[in-house]
Amino acid sequence: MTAETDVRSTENLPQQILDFLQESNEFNSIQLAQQWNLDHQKVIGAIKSLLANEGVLTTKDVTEKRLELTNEGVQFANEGSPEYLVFEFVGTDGAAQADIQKKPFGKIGMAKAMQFKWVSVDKGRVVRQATEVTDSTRKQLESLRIGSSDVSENEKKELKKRKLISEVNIKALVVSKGTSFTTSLAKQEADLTPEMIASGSWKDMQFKKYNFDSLGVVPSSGHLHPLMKVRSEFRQIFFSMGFSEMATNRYVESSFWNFDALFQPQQHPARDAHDTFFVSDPAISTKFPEDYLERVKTVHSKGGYGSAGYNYDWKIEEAQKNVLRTHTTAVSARQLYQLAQEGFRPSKLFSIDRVFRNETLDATHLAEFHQVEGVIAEKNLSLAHLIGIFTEFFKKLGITNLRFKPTYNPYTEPSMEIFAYHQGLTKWVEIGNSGMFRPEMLLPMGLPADVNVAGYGLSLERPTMIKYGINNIRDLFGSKIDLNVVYNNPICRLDK
Ligand SMILES: N[C@@H](Cc1ccccc1)C(=O)O
Repeated sequence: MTAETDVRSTENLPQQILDFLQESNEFNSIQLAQQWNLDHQKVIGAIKSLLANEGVLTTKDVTEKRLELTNEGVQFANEGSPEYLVFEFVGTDGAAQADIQKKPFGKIGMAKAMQFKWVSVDKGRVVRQATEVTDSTRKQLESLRIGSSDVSENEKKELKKRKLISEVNIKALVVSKGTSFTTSLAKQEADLTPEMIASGSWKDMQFKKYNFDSLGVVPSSGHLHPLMKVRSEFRQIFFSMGFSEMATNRYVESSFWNFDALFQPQQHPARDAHDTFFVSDPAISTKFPEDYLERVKTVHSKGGYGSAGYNYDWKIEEAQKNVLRTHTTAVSARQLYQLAQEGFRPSKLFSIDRVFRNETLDATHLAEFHQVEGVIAEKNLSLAHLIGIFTEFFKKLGITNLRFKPTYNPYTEPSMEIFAYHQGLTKWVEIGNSGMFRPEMLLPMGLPADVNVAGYGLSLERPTMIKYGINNIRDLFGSKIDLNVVYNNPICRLDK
């Protein structure tokens, strides 16, 4: 096991390879790696870098079989074979067979040590039969590990049978001199500099080829934007309460789903261009479920389902107008309609995504923000359940001091705003809006009359500002965001 090893430094490996090839005319990358005691991949890397110089090398792909130690083989090479460990354990005094069996090496070790006649058993006691033994299994494994050839074919066969080594195929290169072989390569420039361009010297220079296969530098750690961080917390809370996520993949929505389906009259001030962004291209949507559209039209203009309606002339043109969705309740409306079509089943749904409002921008208002929306559809559901859900939901967020205030939404009755006490600001702040969806909205969809649906909407930005002590919403969202907020906030760091 005293094979000569020539430990090369990997510095300037390409040059060393050229010099070696000058003498030897041809070599196999695996054999060279073994001879120089280098990682094979390093040698391959150096050869590949030389291939960037046309004609210097010729290479041929070959597949070589090589013996590698299995995990168990590595363990035996490091710690000794089980049979040897048994022999050692037995010692000159002998040992109880039961004690040996308890050892991790006991079972296999006993069998082998008996087979080799190193030990024998007499009435449950194991004694040495040989005075001195050599752990040749370990020696052979150690030899094979460093690629030495002093292990016989029979020994290899035995090691394979014991699953201590296995044959693996390794892709190697047979390298010979190319048509323009040289040992003195022109220096290759990595960068084209302004000076080279100005002097024209670039014309005589050789440039390094781009290596499109090289991997990028691994960043030391990643960062989550505070908003995304809080979003993932909200998602986890919803999941832990048994909610499933709704698909929110559209920002452009028809007025029909954003307003009409939600029993929001066409003259409602929220539909004004001062509050809503209308989309000019495509300006209208035309595909709606026909029967449902008729029922929505009727309930708005004439009433029905126990409601007097709004008693006005409902116009399809108004419903067709495309808008940037003003709330994620448009997503909920589509989903509830879908649920009615599929046949009602109790459901808890949520969505978190962007919404858009034509607001005057200030420290707490942006024209786009995120909404966190929850919907619960179930029989015999009341406002009391909704309050219960909030108490649980906000407890998970760390907010326990809640107050509720009656409010008005065209699509819910009763409706309530949710307030939380903000310690820092020493006041109650509104954190969301909610309610029980109206029959005028649910029944035209085809949901059964005894099904109640509770819903709520929160802003994602507000709780994030409260949690992270951010005073201006523009520090949190939009083009002016200071990345240092993200980098320096330890809560945003995603350690590896
Ligand atoms: N859509 C409401 C929130 C809400 C959702 C569901 C039911 C009731 C209210 C808003 O934007 O404020």
